[in-house]
Amino acid sequence: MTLNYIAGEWTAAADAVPNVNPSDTNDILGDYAHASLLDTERAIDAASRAFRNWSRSSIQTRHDCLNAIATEILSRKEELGRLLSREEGKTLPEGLGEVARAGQIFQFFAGECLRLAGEKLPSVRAGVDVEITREPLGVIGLITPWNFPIAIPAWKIAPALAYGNTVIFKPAELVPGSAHKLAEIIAHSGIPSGVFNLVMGRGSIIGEAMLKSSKIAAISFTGSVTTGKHVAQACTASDPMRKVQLEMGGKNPMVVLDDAEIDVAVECAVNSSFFSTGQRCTASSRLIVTDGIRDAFVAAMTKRMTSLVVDDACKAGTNIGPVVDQRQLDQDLRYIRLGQDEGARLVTGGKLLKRDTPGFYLSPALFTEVDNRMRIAREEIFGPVATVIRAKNYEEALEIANDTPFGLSSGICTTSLKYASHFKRNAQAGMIMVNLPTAGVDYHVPFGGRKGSSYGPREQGRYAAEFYTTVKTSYSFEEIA
Ligand SMILES: NC(=O)C1=CN([C@@H]2O[C@H](COP(=O)(O)OP(=O)(O)OC[C@H]3O[C@@H](n4cnc5c(N)ncnc54)[C@H](OP(=O)(O)O)[C@@H]3O)[C@@H](O)[C@H]2O)C=CC1
Ligand SMILES: O=C(O)CCC(=O)C(=O)O
Repeated sequence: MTLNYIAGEWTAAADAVPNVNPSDTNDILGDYAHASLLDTERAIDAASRAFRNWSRSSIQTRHDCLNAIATEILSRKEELGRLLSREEGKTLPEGLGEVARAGQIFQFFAGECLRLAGEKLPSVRAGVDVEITREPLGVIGLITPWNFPIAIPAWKIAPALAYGNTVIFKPAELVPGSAHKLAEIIAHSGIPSGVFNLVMGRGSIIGEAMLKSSKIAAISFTGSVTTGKHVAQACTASDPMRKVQLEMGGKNPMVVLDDAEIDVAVECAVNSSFFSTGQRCTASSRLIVTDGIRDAFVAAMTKRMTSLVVDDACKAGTNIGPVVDQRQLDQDLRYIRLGQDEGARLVTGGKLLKRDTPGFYLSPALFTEVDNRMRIAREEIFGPVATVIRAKNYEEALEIANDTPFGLSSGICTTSLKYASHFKRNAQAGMIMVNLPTAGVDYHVPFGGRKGSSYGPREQGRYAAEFYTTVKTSYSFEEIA
């Protein structure tokens, strides 16, 4: 059985659950410890005690730890990528890509340790100096989802540590394997005891304990809107209120205009809607297509979709792995039935598939005759299900694209500079993609959205400092000779 990592020790837990491969439910990756309330409290205490020294450690020390983590992740990419694909179900190239991204994120934040800067300014008062500095917050609770088992933890853990905070990391229950490996790597990077703690198990137990603890200064969360709102309420209801950062769902549009290169549009749509089994908050599930290209686009999409191989995530040649588990598969199937009940036309896919091994295989689904008011066009499905929505022209397409409770990512396929520029200025989302998939972002620039998708400061890149530090303004008076 694997263990939790608390106060610098690998700690046994009373409970453990099997980690099941969604490509082959007979394949159990191992039994993973479930932390108890007491374990969680011990981890929080340890992180709290470790904060004083870590927050005062030299930036060289922090750089060296993060750099060691990055180097080891990158050197073990094959092993970690295979494990990730086995436990989450994204294809092996996607798994390997995600591990590389995690390594690069640690590399980036190792560099950020050395680039921490403040400002020294003149005051409006004679003889007074003003300094603006950034300080760490304290213990940070990190609650992560299952769909990016190593990259999302990396983009929360790395900045938290880089800026001098200590960490309680609670991964999603479905993907403890990648979290455990990451913790092993962090544990022997030179990070002092208590600075980083891994507590695996249920959100309803560990997550709740983190939300209740007054020793946790801030929570960074990625997951569903429902849980996100609950996290935010708990953070603002506590005394004192705690800082909170939420990354939640998306219902991301991809506009395809008459003048688009059809091959580019189809590849962007297939990638956005179906890769990683549609289980990305940046996935596009609303393809908003103008009248002149609509029929050709649907025909080309349908043809391209029949060539997509849905199979075991680790098999060579697989384009789309399984859905992550039975619960998510049931949700996908419920929405597919709902779409039909709402009057949309299922052009292709949406069927359970049998493969050599028992797994959660679903063929990618494409709906047409979709109205943007339908529930399948408004609610996040989080599966390989895309809808095609007609628009008369660019103006109407933009209006439909913005007509959503979410605002994470928004894409357009066009050869027109005029429309591309207008879309970049007027699409209501945190990330805009022109002739690119809505998903698949760089690791060194801000990530996040608007409206129901995100709350609080951005993640990733230099902007991560806004969440993981607090700003101090110091005034000093020196008598002028
Ligand atoms: N925006 C995104 O990136 C993601 C969106 N989703 C959306 O959410 C839906 C459901 O997925 P699900 O995994 O259940 O998402 P959740 O929001 O429930 O899970 C995200 C994280 O929050 C934890 N959590 C759950 N309950 C609590 C709680 N009361 N207090 C603190 N933490 C808690 C989970 O723990 P645990 O799972 O271990 O119990 C997990 O680590 C998906 O179908 C999809 O629509 C899901 C994942 C990512
Ligand atoms: O699209 C990406 O690269 C990142 C997506 C993501 O972070 C998510 O789905 O939670």
